[in-house]
Amino acid sequence: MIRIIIHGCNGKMGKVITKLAAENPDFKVVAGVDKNTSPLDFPVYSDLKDVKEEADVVIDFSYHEAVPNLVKAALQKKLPVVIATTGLSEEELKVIEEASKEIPIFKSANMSLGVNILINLVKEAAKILQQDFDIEIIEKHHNMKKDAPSGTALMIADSINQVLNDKKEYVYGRHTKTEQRKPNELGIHAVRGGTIVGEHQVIFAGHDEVITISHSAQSREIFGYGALQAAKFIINQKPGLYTMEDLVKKG
Ligand SMILES: NC(=O)c1ccc[n+]([C@@H]2O[C@H](COP(=O)([O-])OP(=O)(O)OC[C@H]3O[C@@H](n4cnc5c(N)ncnc54)[C@H](O)[C@@H]3O)[C@@H](O)[C@H]2O)c1
Ligand SMILES: O=C(O)C1=N[C@H](C(=O)O)CCC1
Repeated sequence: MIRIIIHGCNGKMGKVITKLAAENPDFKVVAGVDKNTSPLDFPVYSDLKDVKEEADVVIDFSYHEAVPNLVKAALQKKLPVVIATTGLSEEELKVIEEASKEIPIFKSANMSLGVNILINLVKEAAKILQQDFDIEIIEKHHNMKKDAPSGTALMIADSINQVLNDKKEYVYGRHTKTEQRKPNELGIHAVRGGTIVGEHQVIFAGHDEVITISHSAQSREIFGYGALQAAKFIINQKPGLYTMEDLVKKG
């Protein structure tokens, strides 16, 4: 049985992880951490360093500013971490990278299998269509989401740039632009409203034709399920920074 600490346990995703773990005998939530310490069926702390329970892994769905402190405490406790939180700054990413030299860390802005398949399809399309098609990404999320654009949209954009030798320059929205789109631009646009779980469309627009590759999340459980799979994977790894690609490769 894998013993989990949920960082961000009182949030929307924290509650999804709690439910999925309760339904699966392979997992047990032994404690939670959240700045909101409302009681749950396990002890809830305001800081990982104060957690007394023994655990195998921390799963984090919280807020970007909380991540460096989480990682430092995980380092002290020598605990593997699954980081799903998005909106991380360059500095926060550096803290994660440094810590991954000493503990195994799994990080993905999207824990669903589907988005990771979409990324493979988008990379292939970008290679084939790079000369004649403009690429734009539209993402849509619920009205409670704090970061924009989504971590997933940025991950998709980075994967396009990876296969196109960094030739794309990201343009976030166009309201300040009064000039024609340049071929090397990659537009990224965020929509927020209602209870949309998460939608990503990658548009390849050519002369008189458009190809759209899209993913629609229909529940938060797909992210929760992926995070539990990531937890199972990361507890057996050496120190390092792992992604969904490593998990998918393993099969
Ligand atoms: N990678 C993925 O697949 C995926 C999927 C869904 C959400 N997310 C990301 O996960 C994060 C959380 O999403 P959510 O919808 O559960 O948000 P939420 O706002 O419902 O929950 C966040 C929780 O973190 C807690 N928190 C905030 N600051 C904290 C701090 N300093 N220390 C401890 N706890 C703190 C909040 O009190 C809250 O309970 C967001 O960054 C979101 O983008 C990622
Ligand atoms: O609900 C959210 O917040 C989500 N955030 C991730 C992102 O920023 O890409 C993944 C989808 C849900």
